[in-house]
Amino acid sequence: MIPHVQLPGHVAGWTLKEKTAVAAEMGDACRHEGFFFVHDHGIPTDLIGEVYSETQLFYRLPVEEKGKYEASEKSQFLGYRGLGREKSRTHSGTEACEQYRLGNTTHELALPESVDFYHEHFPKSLELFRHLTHLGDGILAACALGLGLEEDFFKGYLGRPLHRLGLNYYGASHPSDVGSKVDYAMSPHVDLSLLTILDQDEPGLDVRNPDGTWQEVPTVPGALFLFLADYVQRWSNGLYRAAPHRVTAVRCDRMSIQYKHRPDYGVVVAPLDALTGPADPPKYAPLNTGSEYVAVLRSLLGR
Ligand SMILES: O=C(O)CCC(=O)C(=O)O
Ligand SMILES: [Fe+2]
Repeated sequence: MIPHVQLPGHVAGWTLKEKTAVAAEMGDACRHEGFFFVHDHGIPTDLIGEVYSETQLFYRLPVEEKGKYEASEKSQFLGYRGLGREKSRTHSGTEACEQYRLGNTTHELALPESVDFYHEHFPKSLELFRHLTHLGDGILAACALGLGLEEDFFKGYLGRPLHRLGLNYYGASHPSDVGSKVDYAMSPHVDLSLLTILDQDEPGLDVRNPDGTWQEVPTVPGALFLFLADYVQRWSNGLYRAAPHRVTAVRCDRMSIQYKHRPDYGVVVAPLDALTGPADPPKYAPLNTGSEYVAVLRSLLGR
């Protein structure tokens, strides 16, 4: 069973009282599953439809046109990852989908000549990105409250946040396991983010339950799917669970939108003193959101 959480409408209007209520509503799911549907988020459904439309238009472009936007270290990994471009973290093949990333850049790394260039096909996606950034901030404030911290606890780590919006396309004609024998289109992983907010136009996403079994995530009209990721699990010393997930081999064309709510470049994430002690020693090593992110992206996209 996937938990369902009612939100009090669009995040722009949430008071401390409402954030506290959200923290209470989602607390069990954060501690146990690490994933849940959110309802009444107030983000217009039409906008999500428009994002799918512009995503589809982009993926229909000729390969050489899409290739102009190729994601690389020079683009701070914004842009296009063609079929067969992203290596799997778990097998010797590549992920069986095309991907695109929009988002912010950091001055800590070489800047792309024009960020707008990477965003030019996606005006509606950028609009959605802004809504999801606010929703991510609201959910994170609720997470802080749920962990017994101040609502602004994480704010100091999100001054110039490197949030990402991913737009994935899994074609029914794409091999399910480019160069490998596995039966999924995206290998099991935990996201390198605080939390991820996802929408899919067709089922295909699986999440791993605390008992190790996998369950399919259905499409629920009007609801968004939310899961916690590495940084929240690490900061909370495992009090809140990061949800491993994967995408199964698709039977029909499928698109997904995943928004990854991330801190600044170069933040060190380690179990918080307030949540560790002699009885609860740190379960996770410190992780740097700059160098480790770049290292992972380099290994996934390296030639
Ligand atoms: O396509 C999906 O549903 C999930 C994609 C995903 O997990 C990711 O891009 O991190
Ligand atoms: Fe993911």
